[in-house]
Amino acid sequence: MSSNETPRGPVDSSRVPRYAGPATFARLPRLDEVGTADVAVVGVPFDSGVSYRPGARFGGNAIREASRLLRPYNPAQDASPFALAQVADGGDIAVNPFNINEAVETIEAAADDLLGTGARLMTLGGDHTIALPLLRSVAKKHGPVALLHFDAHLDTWDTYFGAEYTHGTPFRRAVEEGILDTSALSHVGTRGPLYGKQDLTDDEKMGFGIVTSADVYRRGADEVADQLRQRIGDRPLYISIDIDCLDPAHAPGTGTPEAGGMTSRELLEILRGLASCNLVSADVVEVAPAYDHAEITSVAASHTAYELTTIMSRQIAAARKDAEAK
Ligand SMILES: N=C(N)NCCCC(=O)O
Ligand SMILES: [Zn+2]
Ligand SMILES: [Zn+2]
Repeated sequence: MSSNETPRGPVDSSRVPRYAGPATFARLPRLDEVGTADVAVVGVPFDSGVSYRPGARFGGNAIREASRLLRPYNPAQDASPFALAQVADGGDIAVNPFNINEAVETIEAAADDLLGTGARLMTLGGDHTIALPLLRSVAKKHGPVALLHFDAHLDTWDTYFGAEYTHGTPFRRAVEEGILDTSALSHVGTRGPLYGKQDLTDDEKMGFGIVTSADVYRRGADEVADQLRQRIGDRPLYISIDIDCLDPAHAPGTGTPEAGGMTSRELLEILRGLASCNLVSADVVEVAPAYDHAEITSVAASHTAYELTTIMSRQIAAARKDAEAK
């Protein structure tokens, strides 16, 4: 979208009932209807990398369905994200469910194409395996990026059954490949049993800091966001959100649930506290609708993607304004 064009926004829910018609994220136009977008919301229906309950391949469409109720003005960030920038739904990346290596390559190539148009990505998973090819693509464009990883799990394990590409291993691979800025890596929401203490020492050696879910509860969302913001500074930032960072009460529909997690309010508040960070792309993964009830998980995921999209739209609009002033 050029600076003098008005973005095409969502279908007006006061004219067309919000439950009518096929679902796109937030009832936004499809990418092929607008040509190019500042933020492309894209689904990755892939869950061949999971170690326990499958079903995250249906996550993207469940989030789109739940997102029908999102409204165009975000009071928490005082912004109308779909008016500030063109946000559009780029549909799904068609990945091979029978060949993980090929799927990882396909995701990277599709992300390259979308980022090459100038769009930022708001990816809806899929299992956490997909973060690796997305990070590869983002790093080709921006260099090694800061990573904020919301998850019950570390996802820096080495291999499962000898497989390198799984939903428990994307961030170890990313560190090995040099695509992360190891001075600004954080897990948030970490909890639950590990294989051994070594998991933590390995993770620390890779450069990660940990904010556990209990830390969030004790210190509060604002203080946690302040600390994260200081660590990230103005580095290009990628945010990867495994919905199992939330307590199973807030996100039952996921493959590897762990008790004692964050509330959806805490997650949304931390994200809002990061609004000034240079968010270059993001994902929300691990929504497995078969284990969900009353769309609890997909509603939480849709609001999470909405906050992330709002952050990106605000930055795009601010950058455009700056460029015009020059
Ligand atoms: N990325 C997610 N959701 N889970 C990783 C858990 C890996 C394990 O089974 O130990
Ligand atoms: Zn997880
Ligand atoms: Zn994960």
